[in-house]
Amino acid sequence: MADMKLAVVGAAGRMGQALIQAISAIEGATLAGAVERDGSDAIGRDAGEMSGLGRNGVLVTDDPKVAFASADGVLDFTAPAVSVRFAELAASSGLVHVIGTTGFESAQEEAVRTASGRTAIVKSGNMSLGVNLLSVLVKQAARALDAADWDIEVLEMHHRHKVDAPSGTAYLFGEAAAQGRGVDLSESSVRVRDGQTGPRPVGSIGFATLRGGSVVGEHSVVMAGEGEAIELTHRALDRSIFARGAVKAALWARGRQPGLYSMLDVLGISDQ
Ligand SMILES: NC(=O)C1=CN([C@@H]2O[C@H](COP(=O)(O)OP(=O)(O)OC[C@H]3O[C@@H](n4cnc5c(N)ncnc54)[C@H](OP(=O)(O)O)[C@@H]3O)[C@@H](O)[C@H]2O)C=CC1
Ligand SMILES: O=C(O)C1=N[C@H](C(=O)O)C[C@H](O)C1
Repeated sequence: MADMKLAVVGAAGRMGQALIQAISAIEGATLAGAVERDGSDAIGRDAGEMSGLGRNGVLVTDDPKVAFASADGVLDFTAPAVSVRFAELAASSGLVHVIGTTGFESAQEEAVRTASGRTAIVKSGNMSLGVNLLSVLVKQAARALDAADWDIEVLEMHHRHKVDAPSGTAYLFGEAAAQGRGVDLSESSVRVRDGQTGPRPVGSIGFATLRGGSVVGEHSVVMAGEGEAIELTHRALDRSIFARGAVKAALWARGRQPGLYSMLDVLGISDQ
């Protein structure tokens, strides 16, 4: 089969550059286009050179239609409103859309779901193998531990540039814990604490957010009982883990039926 041609949107971003590097390293994938926002300094630059690879002849454009015209799939780590627009465009062109963007409002989630009626979309708050495997373990542990006796807290730390909180990964772990307990996360989560909060509500799933420096991404799910605590931790040491996962997701989704898929689907990891 011919290589899958991929367009990277948000090409000059931290993940955009990691994606361009991953595409060049993974067999079966080729960079077909690189898109940045209108007015970006990156427009017209060579995408390979910009990503530290040396020239590859793909020039960064602000016109997604041009970049998508020769692509089979789109890799998108940008911002929620931007990803919603690209979901519409990718669906109308029949392109696989891999969305790593985090921080969606529920109406934006719904717009992505609607677009997935027309093309295959893989969307995940974390594209790494390690986080997705850990989410299965979190779900199992939450199922095994009685919510009346065990408190669940999700801690995360990221670099100072991150604009959304809690992280997409923190929600992914919170959702896994909620599913393990058979509860609705939106009804049991405590996302912020400040001042006279009163005692911890029994059965709640708490979130705590740290920001600083260049931390790529650290997450711990703490399960605290009387006299003992369990911590399940993932540390991202390099953005290449997310980028490789995204390219793998695009290759997996090629030729699939329209639908909204997760990295658990891509990796074939059961979350039962
Ligand atoms: N699911 C996962 O595994 C991971 C998800 N993420 C998520 O990915 C997203 C991006 O993260 P990161 O790379 O660190 O952020 P960056 O800000 O470094 O990159 C985002 C890029 O998108 C560009 N952009 C903005 N608007 C448009 C547009 N209309 N068209 C094309 N490009 C546009 C930005 O340009 P400009 O700066 O000029 O506005 C920027 O270059 C975040 O939501 C983050 O949480 C990150 C890592 C892993
Ligand atoms: O913004 C980031 O950098 C990251 N975002 C994702 C998230 O919100 O969980 C994934 C990863 O942790 C890095």
